[in-house]
Amino acid sequence: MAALRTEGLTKYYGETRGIEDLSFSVREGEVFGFLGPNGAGKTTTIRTLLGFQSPTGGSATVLGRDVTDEAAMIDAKRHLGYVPAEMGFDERVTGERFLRYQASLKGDQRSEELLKLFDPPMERTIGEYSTGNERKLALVLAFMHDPDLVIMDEPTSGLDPLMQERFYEFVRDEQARGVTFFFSSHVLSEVQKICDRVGIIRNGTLVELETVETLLDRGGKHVSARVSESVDPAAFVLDGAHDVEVISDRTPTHTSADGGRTGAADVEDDVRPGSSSGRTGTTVRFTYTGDYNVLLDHLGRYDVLDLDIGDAPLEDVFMRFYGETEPSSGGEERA
Ligand SMILES: Nc1ncnc2c1ncn2[C@@H]1O[C@H](COP(=O)(O)OP(=O)(O)OP(=O)(O)O)[C@@H](O)[C@H]1O
Repeated sequence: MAALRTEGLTKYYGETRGIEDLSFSVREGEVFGFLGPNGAGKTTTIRTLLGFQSPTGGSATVLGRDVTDEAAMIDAKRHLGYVPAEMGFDERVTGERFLRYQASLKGDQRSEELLKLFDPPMERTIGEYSTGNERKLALVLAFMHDPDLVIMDEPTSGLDPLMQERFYEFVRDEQARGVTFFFSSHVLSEVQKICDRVGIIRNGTLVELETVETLLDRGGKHVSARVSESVDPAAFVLDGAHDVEVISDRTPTHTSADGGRTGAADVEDDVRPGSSSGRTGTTVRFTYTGDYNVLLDHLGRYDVLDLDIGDAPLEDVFMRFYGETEPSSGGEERA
């Protein structure tokens, strides 16, 4: 059974489109990342999945329950954890008191362990909490009843890097125990680290649904080759080479494959810093999605001083889906 499934899920706020015709499912035990720019429809999806608002079209189930069935959703919530984007805590109560209140509503199987891990200041009133501390408390609350599925809206926003890492490790451990995750994020490195699959939403519709591995494969490789001779950028207009950049050690000019001057390097006639051989040369950088043998053949024509080939970051893949201009957060009107 899918932990979560949507079929043509649609939500309009009056004339404004929140989401349109979303169909996807999240398997049990999967970590699914939901990506999209501001106003794409992530929060709308999450709030509709939790039954906080009714869809205007399509359907969705969470842990097998129809999200529009109130009684079924109350039952589902015993097995469901939720980390909202904004907590909306009562600022006058202490963390401890709020936790006890939540425990009385939904049970508490593991707050002791979670408090040790995330360590929010429980004796302080929530009004005194920093954003990061609010988020830590939200994580304790989301997991204290040992849910099977956890839905999270930007779970790491406000957490310091150490706490973020602790959270990623926690998610991996929970996944190993069979917990399913569905969460929205802007942070591509975290998606790359912990997600099995990614859905990309833009203007309320799903534009991509893939494993992280496939997305990275499609993103190609970042190639940086330092060669001893000067290079004509046009020579690197190979099938599958994108954004070719040529940086000469001796000429303080970055040249793109279209011959355009794209910026000035801060190096005059010296060997560039980071040059491993001590010899002057030219660095060619590009993203490559073509045949590896063609690339190796081509590089073989040069005297290669240094070579670095690695996965293109998810950011590049993401940018290809979004293009140069991000849609505005103003939303779109029904046609
Ligand atoms: N309560 C509401 N009333 C009217 N329009 C809304 C409401 N909530 C969201 N919208 C609109 O629906 C669209 C999707 O918004 P949503 O908040 O779901 O995006 P998001 O992807 O979560 O964005 P962000 O990353 O900025 O949180 C936007 O155009 C937004 O203006």
